[in-house]
Amino acid sequence: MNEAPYDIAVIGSGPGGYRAAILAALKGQRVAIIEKADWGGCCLNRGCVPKKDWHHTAQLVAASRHFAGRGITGTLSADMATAWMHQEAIVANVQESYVDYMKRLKITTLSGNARFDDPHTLIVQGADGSEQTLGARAFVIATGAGAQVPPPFEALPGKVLTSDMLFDAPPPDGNRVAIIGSGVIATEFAFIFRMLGKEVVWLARSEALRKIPFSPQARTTLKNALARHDIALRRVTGFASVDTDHDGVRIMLTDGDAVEVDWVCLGTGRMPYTEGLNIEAIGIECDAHGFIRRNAQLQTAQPHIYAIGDVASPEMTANHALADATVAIGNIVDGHEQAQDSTWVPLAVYSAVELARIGMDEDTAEDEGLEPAVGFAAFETSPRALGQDDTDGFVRLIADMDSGALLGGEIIGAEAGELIHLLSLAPDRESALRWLAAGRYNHPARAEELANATETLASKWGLAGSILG
Ligand SMILES: Cc1cc2nc3c(=O)[nH]c(=O)nc-3n(C[C@H](O)[C@H](O)[C@H](O)COP(=O)(O)OP(=O)(O)OC[C@H]3O[C@@H](n4cnc5c(N)ncnc54)[C@H](O)[C@@H]3O)c2cc1C
Ligand SMILES: NC(=O)c1ccc[n+]([C@@H]2O[C@H](COP(=O)([O-])OP(=O)(O)OC[C@H]3O[C@@H](n4cnc5c(N)ncnc54)[C@H](O)[C@@H]3O)[C@@H](O)[C@H]2O)c1
Repeated sequence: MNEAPYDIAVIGSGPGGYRAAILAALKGQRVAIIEKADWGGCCLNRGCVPKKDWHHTAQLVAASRHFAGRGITGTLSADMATAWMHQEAIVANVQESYVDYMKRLKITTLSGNARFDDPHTLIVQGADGSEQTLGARAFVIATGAGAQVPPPFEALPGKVLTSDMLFDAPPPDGNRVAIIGSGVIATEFAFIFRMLGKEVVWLARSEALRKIPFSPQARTTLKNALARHDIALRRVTGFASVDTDHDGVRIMLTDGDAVEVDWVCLGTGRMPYTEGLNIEAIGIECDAHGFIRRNAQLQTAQPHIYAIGDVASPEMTANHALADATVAIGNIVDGHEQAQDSTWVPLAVYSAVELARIGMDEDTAEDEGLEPAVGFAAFETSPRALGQDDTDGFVRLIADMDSGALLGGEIIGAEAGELIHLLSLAPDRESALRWLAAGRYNHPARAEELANATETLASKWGLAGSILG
Protein backbone atom coordinates (compact mmCIF):
# COMPACT_ATOMS: atom_id res chain seq x y z
CA MET A 1 0.00 0.00 0.00
CA ASN A 2 1.47 3.35 -0.99
CA GLU A 3 -0.44 5.53 1.46
CA ALA A 4 -3.33 5.61 3.94
CA PRO A 5 -6.59 4.30 2.50
CA TYR A 6 -8.89 6.72 0.69
CA ASP A 7 -12.47 7.17 1.85
CA ILE A 8 -13.74 6.38 -1.65
CA ALA A 9 -12.05 5.07 -4.79
CA VAL A 10 -13.96 5.45 -8.06
CA ILE A 11 -13.15 3.35 -11.13
CA GLY A 12 -14.03 5.07 -14.40
CA SER A 13 -14.49 8.79 -15.14
CA GLY A 14 -17.66 8.83 -17.29
CA PRO A 15 -20.69 10.78 -16.03
CA GLY A 16 -21.25 8.17 -13.28
CA GLY A 17 -17.68 8.05 -11.95
CA TYR A 18 -16.96 11.75 -12.43
CA ARG A 19 -20.15 12.80 -10.65
CA ALA A 20 -19.54 10.31 -7.83
CA ALA A 21 -16.01 11.64 -7.29
CA ILE A 22 -17.13 15.29 -7.33
CA LEU A 23 -20.05 14.72 -4.95
CA ALA A 24 -17.91 12.70 -2.54
CA ALA A 25 -15.19 15.38 -2.52
CA LEU A 26 -17.78 18.13 -1.97
CA LYS A 27 -18.99 16.13 1.03
CA GLY A 28 -15.47 16.24 2.48
CA GLN A 29 -14.33 12.75 1.48
CA ARG A 30 -10.78 11.86 0.47
CA VAL A 31 -11.31 10.57 -3.07
CA ALA A 32 -9.26 8.85 -5.77
CA ILE A 33 -10.56 8.31 -9.31
CA ILE A 34 -8.92 6.00 -11.83
CA GLU A 35 -9.36 6.25 -15.61
CA LYS A 36 -7.68 3.96 -18.11
CA ALA A 37 -8.50 5.87 -21.30
CA ASP A 38 -10.03 9.33 -21.88
CA TRP A 39 -11.14 11.46 -18.92
CA GLY A 40 -14.89 11.94 -19.18
CA GLY A 41 -15.66 8.43 -20.46
CA CYS A 42 -18.02 7.57 -23.29
CA CYS A 43 -20.45 10.43 -22.69
CA LEU A 44 -17.87 13.18 -23.08
CA ASN A 45 -15.61 11.62 -25.70
CA ARG A 46 -17.84 9.40 -27.83
CA GLY A 47 -21.43 9.93 -26.70
CA CYS A 48 -23.75 12.64 -25.43
CA VAL A 49 -21.44 15.64 -25.77
CA PRO A 50 -20.09 15.24 -29.35
CA LYS A 51 -23.45 13.82 -30.47
CA LYS A 52 -25.31 16.91 -29.20
CA ASP A 53 -22.73 19.15 -30.82
CA TRP A 54 -23.52 17.47 -34.17
CA HIS A 55 -27.24 17.48 -33.45
CA HIS A 56 -27.12 21.26 -33.09
CA THR A 57 -25.44 21.58 -36.50
CA ALA A 58 -28.07 19.22 -37.92
CA GLN A 59 -30.85 21.36 -36.46
CA LEU A 60 -29.38 24.53 -37.98
CA VAL A 61 -29.39 22.87 -41.39
CA ALA A 62 -32.90 21.48 -40.86
CA ALA A 63 -34.21 24.92 -39.87
CA SER A 64 -32.99 26.35 -43.17
CA ARG A 65 -36.07 25.00 -44.97
CA HIS A 66 -37.99 27.90 -43.34
CA PHE A 67 -35.41 30.54 -44.17
CA ALA A 68 -36.94 31.80 -47.43
CA GLY A 69 -40.25 32.52 -45.71
CA ARG A 70 -38.39 34.59 -43.12
CA GLY A 71 -36.57 36.63 -45.76
CA ILE A 72 -33.24 34.91 -45.22
CA THR A 73 -31.55 34.19 -48.51
CA GLY A 74 -28.55 32.09 -49.47
CA THR A 75 -27.81 28.41 -49.45
CA LEU A 76 -26.61 26.19 -46.64
CA SER A 77 -24.51 23.09 -46.84
CA ALA A 78 -22.87 21.04 -44.12
CA ASP A 79 -19.55 19.27 -44.07
CA MET A 80 -19.05 16.30 -41.79
CA ALA A 81 -15.28 16.65 -41.63
CA THR A 82 -15.59 20.20 -40.26
CA ALA A 83 -18.39 19.11 -37.93
CA TRP A 84 -16.02 16.42 -36.62
CA MET A 85 -13.34 19.03 -35.86
CA HIS A 86 -15.94 21.19 -34.12
CA GLN A 87 -16.94 18.42 -31.72
CA GLU A 88 -13.28 17.58 -31.11
CA ALA A 89 -12.62 21.13 -29.94
CA ILE A 90 -15.72 21.19 -27.73
CA VAL A 91 -14.81 17.84 -26.14
CA ALA A 92 -11.24 19.03 -25.43
CA ASN A 93 -12.60 22.19 -23.81
CA VAL A 94 -15.03 20.29 -21.55
CA GLN A 95 -12.41 17.67 -20.68
CA GLU A 96 -9.99 20.36 -19.52
CA SER A 97 -12.63 21.90 -17.26
CA TYR A 98 -13.57 18.45 -15.81
CA VAL A 99 -9.97 17.61 -14.94
CA ASP A 100 -9.36 21.10 -13.58
CA TYR A 101 -12.45 20.89 -11.33
CA MET A 102 -11.31 17.54 -9.92
CA LYS A 103 -7.89 19.02 -9.17
CA ARG A 104 -9.45 22.03 -7.43
CA LEU A 105 -11.46 19.65 -5.25
CA LYS A 106 -8.20 17.83 -4.42
CA ILE A 107 -9.40 14.56 -5.91
CA THR A 108 -6.49 12.21 -6.69
CA THR A 109 -6.66 11.43 -10.43
CA LEU A 110 -4.80 8.32 -11.56
CA SER A 111 -4.39 7.27 -15.20
CA GLY A 112 -4.33 3.50 -15.46
CA ASN A 113 -6.24 0.27 -15.49
CA ALA A 114 -7.75 -0.64 -12.11
CA ARG A 115 -8.36 -4.17 -10.87
CA PHE A 116 -9.33 -5.54 -7.47
CA ASP A 117 -6.56 -7.30 -5.56
CA ASP A 118 -8.88 -7.95 -2.62
CA PRO A 119 -12.21 -6.38 -1.54
CA HIS A 120 -10.42 -3.37 -0.02
CA THR A 121 -7.50 -2.92 -2.42
CA LEU A 122 -7.07 -1.93 -6.05
CA ILE A 123 -4.04 -2.37 -8.23
CA VAL A 124 -3.66 0.40 -10.79
CA GLN A 125 -1.51 -0.40 -13.78
CA GLY A 126 -0.21 2.58 -15.72
CA ALA A 127 0.39 2.69 -19.48
CA ASP A 128 4.10 1.98 -18.87
CA GLY A 129 3.27 -1.23 -16.98
CA SER A 130 4.09 0.19 -13.54
CA GLU A 131 1.71 -0.79 -10.75
CA GLN A 132 0.55 0.90 -7.58
CA THR A 133 -1.82 -0.32 -4.90
CA LEU A 134 -4.56 1.79 -3.43
CA GLY A 135 -6.85 1.05 -0.50
CA ALA A 136 -10.26 2.58 0.22
CA ARG A 137 -13.12 2.32 2.69
CA ALA A 138 -15.67 2.19 -0.18
CA PHE A 139 -15.48 1.74 -3.94
CA VAL A 140 -17.64 2.85 -6.85
CA ILE A 141 -17.39 0.80 -10.03
CA ALA A 142 -18.38 3.02 -12.99
CA THR A 143 -16.62 1.28 -15.87
CA GLY A 144 -19.36 1.83 -18.46
CA ALA A 145 -20.01 -0.16 -21.60
CA GLY A 146 -18.53 -0.85 -25.02
CA ALA A 147 -20.11 -1.07 -28.47
CA GLN A 148 -21.49 -4.45 -29.49
CA VAL A 149 -20.68 -5.65 -33.01
CA PRO A 150 -22.98 -8.54 -33.96
CA PRO A 151 -22.03 -10.86 -36.83
CA PRO A 152 -21.93 -10.73 -39.81
CA PHE A 153 -20.62 -7.21 -39.09
CA GLU A 154 -16.99 -6.76 -38.13
CA ALA A 155 -15.59 -3.41 -37.12
CA LEU A 156 -13.17 -2.09 -39.72
CA PRO A 157 -11.78 1.47 -39.57
CA GLY A 158 -12.95 3.57 -42.51
CA LYS A 159 -15.59 1.03 -43.55
CA VAL A 160 -17.62 -0.45 -40.67
CA LEU A 161 -17.68 1.86 -37.66
CA THR A 162 -19.18 1.60 -34.22
CA SER A 163 -20.32 4.92 -32.77
CA ASP A 164 -17.14 4.83 -30.63
CA MET A 165 -14.97 4.68 -33.77
CA LEU A 166 -16.97 7.50 -35.33
CA PHE A 167 -15.57 9.96 -32.81
CA ASP A 168 -12.09 8.42 -32.51
CA ALA A 169 -10.98 9.49 -36.00
CA PRO A 170 -12.23 11.89 -38.69
CA PRO A 171 -15.16 10.45 -40.66
CA PRO A 172 -14.41 8.24 -43.67
CA ASP A 173 -14.74 9.60 -47.21
CA GLY A 174 -17.87 8.71 -49.10
CA ASN A 175 -21.39 10.02 -49.10
CA ARG A 176 -23.44 6.81 -48.96
CA VAL A 177 -23.78 5.61 -45.37
CA ALA A 178 -25.75 2.66 -44.01
CA ILE A 179 -26.96 2.97 -40.44
CA ILE A 180 -27.76 -0.34 -38.75
CA GLY A 181 -30.17 -0.70 -35.81
CA SER A 182 -33.38 0.87 -34.56
CA GLY A 183 -32.25 2.01 -31.10
CA VAL A 184 -31.39 5.49 -29.89
CA ILE A 185 -28.02 5.67 -31.62
CA ALA A 186 -29.39 4.78 -35.07
CA THR A 187 -32.43 7.05 -34.66
CA GLU A 188 -30.23 10.00 -33.72
CA PHE A 189 -27.50 9.45 -36.33
CA ALA A 190 -29.95 8.83 -39.20
CA PHE A 191 -31.07 12.47 -38.80
CA ILE A 192 -27.63 13.89 -38.00
CA PHE A 193 -25.87 12.23 -40.96
CA ARG A 194 -28.64 13.22 -43.37
CA MET A 195 -28.40 16.87 -42.30
CA LEU A 196 -24.60 16.67 -42.57
CA GLY A 197 -25.10 15.90 -46.25
CA LYS A 198 -24.98 12.10 -46.32
CA GLU A 199 -27.23 9.75 -48.29
CA VAL A 200 -28.57 7.59 -45.50
CA VAL A 201 -29.75 4.00 -45.86
CA TRP A 202 -31.25 3.02 -42.51
CA LEU A 203 -31.65 -0.71 -42.01
CA ALA A 204 -33.12 -2.42 -38.93
CA ARG A 205 -35.06 -5.45 -37.85
CA SER A 206 -37.64 -3.53 -35.81
CA GLU A 207 -39.36 -0.13 -35.70
CA ALA A 208 -37.45 2.85 -34.31
CA LEU A 209 -37.11 3.13 -30.52
CA ARG A 210 -39.18 -0.03 -29.97
CA LYS A 211 -37.80 -0.59 -26.47
CA ILE A 212 -38.72 2.87 -25.16
CA PRO A 213 -42.36 3.35 -24.09
CA PHE A 214 -43.09 6.44 -26.19
CA SER A 215 -46.77 6.97 -27.08
CA PRO A 216 -48.11 6.24 -30.59
CA GLN A 217 -48.45 10.04 -31.12
CA ALA A 218 -44.75 10.46 -30.29
CA ARG A 219 -43.78 7.75 -32.77
CA THR A 220 -45.92 9.32 -35.51
CA THR A 221 -44.42 12.76 -34.84
CA LEU A 222 -40.91 11.32 -35.14
CA LYS A 223 -41.73 9.40 -38.32
CA ASN A 224 -43.26 12.48 -39.98
CA ALA A 225 -40.34 14.69 -38.95
CA LEU A 226 -37.85 12.17 -40.37
CA ALA A 227 -39.90 11.78 -43.57
CA ARG A 228 -39.74 15.54 -44.13
CA HIS A 229 -35.98 15.06 -44.55
CA ASP A 230 -36.38 11.93 -46.69
CA ILE A 231 -35.31 9.63 -43.87
CA ALA A 232 -37.13 6.34 -43.43
CA LEU A 233 -36.21 3.17 -41.63
CA ARG A 234 -36.21 0.14 -43.90
CA ARG A 235 -37.33 -2.95 -41.98
CA VAL A 236 -35.23 -6.00 -42.88
CA THR A 237 -35.44 -9.60 -41.73
CA GLY A 238 -31.70 -9.90 -41.14
CA PHE A 239 -28.17 -9.45 -42.40
CA ALA A 240 -26.59 -12.38 -44.28
CA SER A 241 -23.09 -11.12 -45.08
CA VAL A 242 -20.94 -8.01 -45.25
CA ASP A 243 -18.12 -7.58 -47.79
CA THR A 244 -15.75 -4.68 -47.89
CA ASP A 245 -13.31 -3.61 -50.61
CA HIS A 246 -11.79 -0.35 -51.79
CA ASP A 247 -15.11 0.60 -53.46
CA GLY A 248 -17.09 0.39 -50.26
CA VAL A 249 -19.28 -2.04 -48.35
CA ARG A 250 -21.80 -4.52 -49.72
CA ILE A 251 -24.43 -5.76 -47.25
CA MET A 252 -26.38 -8.85 -48.29
CA LEU A 253 -29.76 -9.02 -46.58
CA THR A 254 -31.33 -12.35 -45.68
CA ASP A 255 -34.19 -11.60 -48.11
CA GLY A 256 -31.63 -11.70 -50.94
CA ASP A 257 -31.36 -7.94 -51.58
CA ALA A 258 -27.97 -6.24 -51.58
CA VAL A 259 -27.21 -2.75 -50.28
CA GLU A 260 -24.04 -0.95 -51.42
CA VAL A 261 -22.66 1.99 -49.49
CA ASP A 262 -19.34 3.73 -48.84
CA TRP A 263 -19.35 3.02 -45.12
CA VAL A 264 -21.47 1.68 -42.31
CA CYS A 265 -22.29 3.00 -38.84
CA LEU A 266 -23.49 0.45 -36.30
CA GLY A 267 -26.05 1.26 -33.64
CA THR A 268 -26.39 -2.33 -32.54
CA GLY A 269 -26.28 -2.00 -28.77
CA ARG A 270 -23.70 -1.69 -26.02
CA MET A 271 -22.38 -4.27 -23.54
CA PRO A 272 -21.45 -3.55 -19.91
CA TYR A 273 -17.68 -3.43 -19.50
CA THR A 274 -16.04 -5.35 -16.64
CA GLU A 275 -13.00 -6.77 -18.43
CA GLY A 276 -9.90 -7.07 -16.25
CA LEU A 277 -11.59 -5.75 -13.08
CA ASN A 278 -11.16 -9.11 -11.34
CA ILE A 279 -14.54 -8.74 -9.62
CA GLU A 280 -15.28 -12.49 -9.79
CA ALA A 281 -12.36 -13.10 -7.44
CA ILE A 282 -14.01 -10.95 -4.77
CA GLY A 283 -17.46 -12.49 -5.16
CA ILE A 284 -19.13 -9.82 -7.32
CA GLU A 285 -21.31 -11.32 -10.05
CA CYS A 286 -22.75 -10.21 -13.35
CA ASP A 287 -26.18 -11.17 -14.70
CA ALA A 288 -26.80 -13.03 -17.97
CA HIS A 289 -26.46 -9.76 -19.95
CA GLY A 290 -23.15 -8.86 -18.30
CA PHE A 291 -24.50 -6.14 -15.94
CA ILE A 292 -22.97 -6.17 -12.45
CA ARG A 293 -25.57 -7.43 -9.99
CA ARG A 294 -26.50 -4.85 -7.35
CA ASN A 295 -29.34 -4.18 -4.94
CA ALA A 296 -31.74 -1.21 -5.06
CA GLN A 297 -29.24 0.78 -2.96
CA LEU A 298 -26.68 0.08 -5.72
CA GLN A 299 -24.48 -2.17 -3.55
CA THR A 300 -22.85 -5.23 -5.05
CA ALA A 301 -22.38 -8.52 -3.18
CA GLN A 302 -19.63 -6.62 -1.31
CA PRO A 303 -21.72 -3.98 0.52
CA HIS A 304 -18.93 -1.38 0.49
CA ILE A 305 -18.55 -1.71 -3.32
CA TYR A 306 -21.20 0.08 -5.39
CA ALA A 307 -21.85 -0.33 -9.13
CA ILE A 308 -23.31 2.59 -11.09
CA GLY A 309 -24.07 3.65 -14.66
CA ASP A 310 -23.85 1.56 -17.83
CA VAL A 311 -21.94 -1.28 -16.18
CA ALA A 312 -24.95 -2.01 -13.97
CA SER A 313 -27.93 -0.11 -15.36
CA PRO A 314 -29.75 -1.53 -18.41
CA GLU A 315 -31.08 1.95 -19.33
CA MET A 316 -27.51 2.90 -20.28
CA THR A 317 -27.93 6.66 -20.32
CA ALA A 318 -25.73 9.36 -18.83
CA ASN A 319 -28.82 10.54 -16.97
CA HIS A 320 -29.10 7.22 -15.18
CA ALA A 321 -25.35 7.15 -14.47
CA LEU A 322 -25.56 10.64 -12.91
CA ALA A 323 -28.63 9.71 -10.86
CA ASP A 324 -26.91 6.52 -9.68
CA ALA A 325 -23.89 8.55 -8.55
CA THR A 326 -26.09 10.77 -6.36
CA VAL A 327 -27.76 7.75 -4.72
CA ALA A 328 -24.50 5.80 -4.24
CA ILE A 329 -22.59 8.70 -2.68
CA GLY A 330 -25.56 9.61 -0.45
CA ASN A 331 -25.66 6.02 0.75
CA ILE A 332 -21.89 5.74 1.30
CA VAL A 333 -21.22 9.12 2.87
CA ASP A 334 -24.45 10.08 4.63
CA GLY A 335 -25.46 6.57 5.60
CA HIS A 336 -28.75 6.85 3.73
CA GLU A 337 -30.35 3.65 2.54
CA GLN A 338 -31.90 5.26 -0.50
CA ALA A 339 -33.14 3.00 -3.29
CA GLN A 340 -32.65 4.14 -6.87
CA ASP A 341 -35.90 4.66 -8.80
CA SER A 342 -34.79 4.69 -12.42
CA THR A 343 -38.36 5.40 -13.58
CA TRP A 344 -37.95 8.98 -12.40
CA VAL A 345 -34.79 9.64 -14.37
CA PRO A 346 -35.50 11.51 -17.63
CA LEU A 347 -34.60 10.09 -21.00
CA ALA A 348 -34.18 12.24 -24.11
CA VAL A 349 -33.61 11.30 -27.74
CA TYR A 350 -32.17 13.83 -30.21
CA SER A 351 -33.36 13.14 -33.74
CA ALA A 352 -35.43 15.03 -36.35
CA VAL A 353 -37.53 15.94 -33.35
CA GLU A 354 -36.52 15.77 -29.67
CA LEU A 355 -38.35 13.16 -27.63
CA ALA A 356 -38.19 13.15 -23.85
CA ARG A 357 -40.01 11.14 -21.23
CA ILE A 358 -40.04 10.38 -17.53
CA GLY A 359 -42.05 8.23 -15.13
CA MET A 360 -44.70 5.69 -16.11
CA ASP A 361 -46.58 5.33 -19.35
CA GLU A 362 -50.32 4.52 -19.27
CA ASP A 363 -49.84 0.75 -19.73
CA THR A 364 -47.46 0.51 -16.77
CA ALA A 365 -49.80 2.62 -14.66
CA GLU A 366 -52.73 0.33 -15.47
CA ASP A 367 -50.58 -2.76 -14.76
CA GLU A 368 -49.96 -1.27 -11.32
CA GLY A 369 -53.71 -0.95 -10.74
CA LEU A 370 -53.77 2.82 -11.20
CA GLU A 371 -56.27 4.80 -13.27
CA PRO A 372 -54.26 7.08 -15.57
CA ALA A 373 -55.67 10.30 -17.06
CA VAL A 374 -53.88 12.19 -19.84
CA GLY A 375 -53.45 15.95 -20.02
CA PHE A 376 -52.41 17.07 -23.51
CA ALA A 377 -51.19 20.35 -25.00
CA ALA A 378 -49.78 20.66 -28.52
CA PHE A 379 -47.09 23.09 -29.64
CA GLU A 380 -49.08 23.87 -32.81
CA THR A 381 -50.82 26.79 -31.07
CA SER A 382 -47.85 27.89 -28.95
CA PRO A 383 -46.90 31.46 -29.92
CA ARG A 384 -43.25 30.66 -29.22
CA ALA A 385 -43.27 27.53 -31.41
CA LEU A 386 -45.15 29.35 -34.20
CA GLY A 387 -42.61 32.16 -34.14
CA GLN A 388 -39.87 29.55 -34.45
CA ASP A 389 -41.54 27.78 -37.42
CA ASP A 390 -41.28 24.66 -35.28
CA THR A 391 -44.68 23.48 -34.11
CA ASP A 392 -44.04 19.71 -34.09
CA GLY A 393 -44.86 17.92 -30.89
CA PHE A 394 -46.73 18.20 -27.64
CA VAL A 395 -46.74 17.75 -23.89
CA ARG A 396 -48.55 14.72 -22.42
CA LEU A 397 -48.90 14.51 -18.68
CA ILE A 398 -50.16 11.34 -17.04
CA ALA A 399 -51.99 11.76 -13.74
CA ASP A 400 -53.55 9.38 -11.26
CA MET A 401 -57.33 9.87 -11.34
CA ASP A 402 -57.63 9.04 -7.64
CA SER A 403 -54.93 11.18 -6.10
CA GLY A 404 -54.08 13.73 -8.79
CA ALA A 405 -50.42 12.64 -8.50
CA LEU A 406 -48.15 12.95 -11.53
CA LEU A 407 -47.43 9.44 -12.83
CA GLY A 408 -45.31 10.35 -15.82
CA GLY A 409 -44.89 12.65 -18.76
CA GLU A 410 -43.74 12.92 -22.32
CA ILE A 411 -42.53 16.02 -24.13
CA ILE A 412 -42.01 15.87 -27.87
CA GLY A 413 -40.65 18.81 -29.87
CA ALA A 414 -37.89 21.41 -29.84
CA GLU A 415 -36.11 21.74 -26.48
CA ALA A 416 -37.89 18.67 -25.07
CA GLY A 417 -34.58 17.63 -23.51
CA GLU A 418 -34.56 20.90 -21.52
CA LEU A 419 -38.28 21.06 -20.70
CA ILE A 420 -38.36 17.55 -19.24
CA HIS A 421 -36.48 18.87 -16.20
CA LEU A 422 -39.62 20.69 -15.10
CA LEU A 423 -41.15 17.27 -14.49
CA SER A 424 -38.12 15.72 -12.80
CA LEU A 425 -37.54 18.59 -10.37
CA ALA A 426 -40.97 18.58 -8.71
CA PRO A 427 -40.58 18.12 -4.95
CA ASP A 428 -42.82 15.03 -4.94
CA ARG A 429 -45.21 13.26 -7.30
CA GLU A 430 -48.29 14.16 -5.25
CA SER A 431 -47.83 17.92 -5.50
CA ALA A 432 -46.08 18.01 -8.90
CA LEU A 433 -49.11 18.96 -11.00
CA ARG A 434 -50.22 21.63 -8.52
CA TRP A 435 -46.70 22.99 -8.61
CA LEU A 436 -46.72 23.08 -12.44
CA ALA A 437 -50.17 24.71 -12.59
CA ALA A 438 -49.29 27.42 -10.06
CA GLY A 439 -45.81 28.12 -11.52
CA ARG A 440 -44.87 31.58 -12.77
CA TYR A 441 -44.05 31.33 -16.47
CA ASN A 442 -42.14 33.41 -18.96
CA HIS A 443 -44.33 34.32 -21.94
CA PRO A 444 -44.26 33.30 -24.71
CA ALA A 445 -42.38 30.09 -23.89
CA ARG A 446 -42.69 26.42 -24.73
CA ALA A 447 -42.79 25.62 -21.01
CA GLU A 448 -46.26 27.19 -20.81
CA GLU A 449 -47.61 24.08 -22.55
CA LEU A 450 -46.88 22.19 -19.32
CA ALA A 451 -49.29 24.47 -17.48
CA ASN A 452 -51.80 24.11 -20.33
CA ALA A 453 -51.60 20.30 -20.06
CA THR A 454 -52.35 20.50 -16.32
CA GLU A 455 -55.42 22.59 -17.18
CA THR A 456 -56.64 19.85 -19.55
CA LEU A 457 -56.31 17.39 -16.68
CA ALA A 458 -58.30 19.72 -14.46
CA SER A 459 -61.09 20.42 -16.93
CA LYS A 460 -61.38 17.14 -18.84
CA TRP A 461 -60.79 14.68 -16.02
CA GLY A 462 -62.28 16.52 -13.09
CA LEU A 463 -58.95 16.98 -11.34
CA ALA A 464 -59.42 20.72 -10.72
CA GLY A 465 -59.62 20.20 -6.96
CA SER A 466 -56.29 18.43 -6.66
CA ILE A 467 -54.45 20.40 -9.35
CA LEU A 468 -55.74 23.96 -9.14
CA GLY A 469 -56.14 23.80 -5.36
C1 LIG B 1 -23.24 7.84 -29.50
C2 LIG B 1 -23.79 7.93 -28.11
C3 LIG B 1 -24.59 8.99 -27.75
C4 LIG B 1 -25.12 9.08 -26.47
N1 LIG B 1 -25.93 10.14 -26.16
C5 LIG B 1 -26.47 10.22 -24.92
C6 LIG B 1 -27.31 11.30 -24.56
O1 LIG B 1 -27.56 12.21 -25.36
N2 LIG B 1 -27.83 11.33 -23.32
C7 LIG B 1 -27.58 10.34 -22.41
O2 LIG B 1 -28.11 10.41 -21.29
N3 LIG B 1 -26.78 9.30 -22.72
C8 LIG B 1 -26.22 9.22 -23.94
N4 LIG B 1 -25.39 8.16 -24.26
C9 LIG B 1 -25.11 7.16 -23.23
C10 LIG B 1 -24.01 7.65 -22.29
O3 LIG B 1 -22.86 8.02 -23.02
C11 LIG B 1 -23.67 6.54 -21.30
O4 LIG B 1 -24.85 6.08 -20.70
C12 LIG B 1 -22.74 7.08 -20.22
O5 LIG B 1 -21.51 7.49 -20.78
C13 LIG B 1 -22.48 6.02 -19.16
O6 LIG B 1 -21.68 6.58 -18.17
P1 LIG B 1 -20.78 5.68 -17.23
O7 LIG B 1 -20.19 6.64 -16.25
O8 LIG B 1 -21.56 4.55 -16.72
O9 LIG B 1 -19.64 5.05 -18.16
P2 LIG B 1 -18.71 5.59 -19.33
O10 LIG B 1 -19.06 6.95 -19.77
O11 LIG B 1 -18.70 4.52 -20.35
O12 LIG B 1 -17.28 5.68 -18.62
C14 LIG B 1 -16.64 4.56 -18.13
C15 LIG B 1 -15.17 4.85 -18.03
O13 LIG B 1 -14.52 3.81 -17.27
C16 LIG B 1 -13.23 3.58 -17.80
N5 LIG B 1 -12.81 2.26 -17.36
C17 LIG B 1 -13.35 1.05 -17.69
N6 LIG B 1 -12.71 0.05 -17.05
C18 LIG B 1 -11.73 0.63 -16.30
C19 LIG B 1 -10.73 0.12 -15.43
N7 LIG B 1 -10.62 -1.18 -15.17
N8 LIG B 1 -9.88 1.00 -14.86
C20 LIG B 1 -9.99 2.34 -15.09
N9 LIG B 1 -10.92 2.87 -15.90
C21 LIG B 1 -11.79 2.03 -16.49
C22 LIG B 1 -13.44 3.71 -19.30
O14 LIG B 1 -12.24 3.97 -19.96
C23 LIG B 1 -14.45 4.87 -19.39
O15 LIG B 1 -13.78 6.09 -19.56
C24 LIG B 1 -24.83 8.06 -25.52
C25 LIG B 1 -24.00 7.00 -25.87
C26 LIG B 1 -23.49 6.92 -27.15
C27 LIG B 1 -22.60 5.77 -27.50
N1 LIG C 1 -29.99 9.98 -25.96
C1 LIG C 1 -29.61 8.97 -25.21
O1 LIG C 1 -29.94 8.85 -24.05
C2 LIG C 1 -28.73 7.91 -25.82
C3 LIG C 1 -28.14 8.13 -27.05
C4 LIG C 1 -27.37 7.12 -27.60
C5 LIG C 1 -27.20 5.93 -26.92
N2 LIG C 1 -27.79 5.76 -25.73
C6 LIG C 1 -27.71 4.48 -25.03
O2 LIG C 1 -26.68 3.68 -25.57
C7 LIG C 1 -27.11 2.32 -25.63
C8 LIG C 1 -26.74 1.78 -26.97
O3 LIG C 1 -27.54 2.38 -27.99
P1 LIG C 1 -27.95 1.54 -29.28
O4 LIG C 1 -28.89 2.38 -30.06
O5 LIG C 1 -26.74 1.00 -29.94
O6 LIG C 1 -28.63 0.30 -28.61
P2 LIG C 1 -30.12 -0.23 -28.46
O7 LIG C 1 -30.02 -1.37 -27.54
O8 LIG C 1 -31.05 0.88 -28.15
O9 LIG C 1 -30.48 -0.74 -29.92
C9 LIG C 1 -29.75 -1.78 -30.50
C10 LIG C 1 -30.26 -2.05 -31.90
O10 LIG C 1 -29.43 -3.02 -32.48
C11 LIG C 1 -30.22 -4.04 -33.04
N3 LIG C 1 -29.49 -5.30 -33.01
C12 LIG C 1 -29.07 -5.97 -31.91
N4 LIG C 1 -28.46 -7.11 -32.29
C13 LIG C 1 -28.51 -7.15 -33.64
C14 LIG C 1 -28.06 -8.08 -34.62
N5 LIG C 1 -27.47 -9.22 -34.27
N6 LIG C 1 -28.26 -7.78 -35.92
C15 LIG C 1 -28.89 -6.65 -36.26
N7 LIG C 1 -29.34 -5.74 -35.40
C16 LIG C 1 -29.15 -5.99 -34.10
C17 LIG C 1 -31.46 -4.07 -32.16
O11 LIG C 1 -32.53 -4.68 -32.86
C18 LIG C 1 -31.69 -2.60 -31.93
O12 LIG C 1 -32.35 -2.03 -33.01
C19 LIG C 1 -28.59 2.30 -25.37
O13 LIG C 1 -28.88 1.66 -24.15
C20 LIG C 1 -28.99 3.75 -25.32
O14 LIG C 1 -29.95 4.01 -24.30
C21 LIG C 1 -28.57 6.72 -25.15
